[in-house]
Amino acid sequence: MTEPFSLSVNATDGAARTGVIKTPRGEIRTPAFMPVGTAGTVKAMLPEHVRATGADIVLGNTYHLMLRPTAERVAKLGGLHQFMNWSRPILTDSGGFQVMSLSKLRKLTEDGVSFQSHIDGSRHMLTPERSIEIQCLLGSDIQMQLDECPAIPIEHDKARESMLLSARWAERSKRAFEELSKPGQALFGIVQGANYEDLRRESLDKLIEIDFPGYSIGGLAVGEGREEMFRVLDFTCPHMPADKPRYLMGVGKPADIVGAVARGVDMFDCVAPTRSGRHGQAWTKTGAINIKNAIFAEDPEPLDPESDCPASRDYSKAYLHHLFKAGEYLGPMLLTWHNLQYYQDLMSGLREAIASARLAAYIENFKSETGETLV
Ligand SMILES: CNc1nc2cc3c(=O)[nH]c(N)nc3c(CCN)c2[nH]1
Repeated sequence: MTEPFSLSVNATDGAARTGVIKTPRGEIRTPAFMPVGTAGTVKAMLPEHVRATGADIVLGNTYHLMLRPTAERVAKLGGLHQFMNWSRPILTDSGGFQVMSLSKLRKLTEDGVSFQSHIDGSRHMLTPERSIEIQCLLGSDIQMQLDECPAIPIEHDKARESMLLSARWAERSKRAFEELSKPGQALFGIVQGANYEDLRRESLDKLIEIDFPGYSIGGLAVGEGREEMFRVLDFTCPHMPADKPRYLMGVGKPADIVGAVARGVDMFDCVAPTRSGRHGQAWTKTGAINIKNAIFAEDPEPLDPESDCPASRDYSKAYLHHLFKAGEYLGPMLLTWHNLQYYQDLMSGLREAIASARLAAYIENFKSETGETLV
């Protein structure tokens, strides 16, 4: 019998929770960080090394994969897990956010969003139904409704209009999902409402009415700043079902994640560790450094000598500095690997701190070691 999708919370510490999401393809320890594998690859990483960092789940993107190589071709080749050689859970985003941030000549209507591919200019249409069809063709374990993510600031009535559209798309996404999905797969509703408490509440009430096995918090990490993001979490998380996963989309820097975990968020995804790794930024226990800085040119120490991760332990900063200066592929590969390990160590540290009811001490230590204020 396929394990149904479920979250079991093992411990709480204030608003924070730690637990396990069971899926047919494996368990996800929460709080969880999901490396972004947009076009069917976590850039510059072998899947076995992504797993070695401790990742239980990776993220894929409907927008990119529908354009290239197309969802139909991935399905013909056995689905995304087989295609990218990752047998564990995959979460896919629904495409709306990427259409608005990447495509050209977009037209948003009640039915969906039509757009021109940023790759070859071909025209496409994403509706709630088509997005679910694509995510099912990919074989995604955790799927997202099609939604609209407005910018912040936005006037209240425009934010409500957008939130109500996303709520209607939530309904349509669920109906399509019920038709097309396989047992054990899950569809998350996405809470919108910008930074308005009444709209966030109205969005959540509508989604709970429709009923989902998990809820994403959308519409944040769009330039509102950490303090405003935390303020929205403060009035949104407490009203989210306590027994279902809460996924804060697109977040974030380490300090964002620490603050959001303390407010009750369970799942995260962000391009920060991979994208910044490719450009020479490395996170360390005492904060972020840029390896291209001349001060590292003769630094014989690795990024983290105590780490189990080869990228963190077996290569000097001088060597990494050289690789980036020389434009060698190995530079971005090693720094990506190191950053993903740093993020997974952060998540396991948070999980252990919550399990032993010492999250406050963990956060104080994080603040003093990194110099982060966490607002
Ligand atoms: C980087 N900041 C950020 N904010 C997001 C909001 C949404 C959002 O409101 N909806 C959806 N579907 N995705 C979002 C994403 C993409 C997550 N991989 C976001 N990323």
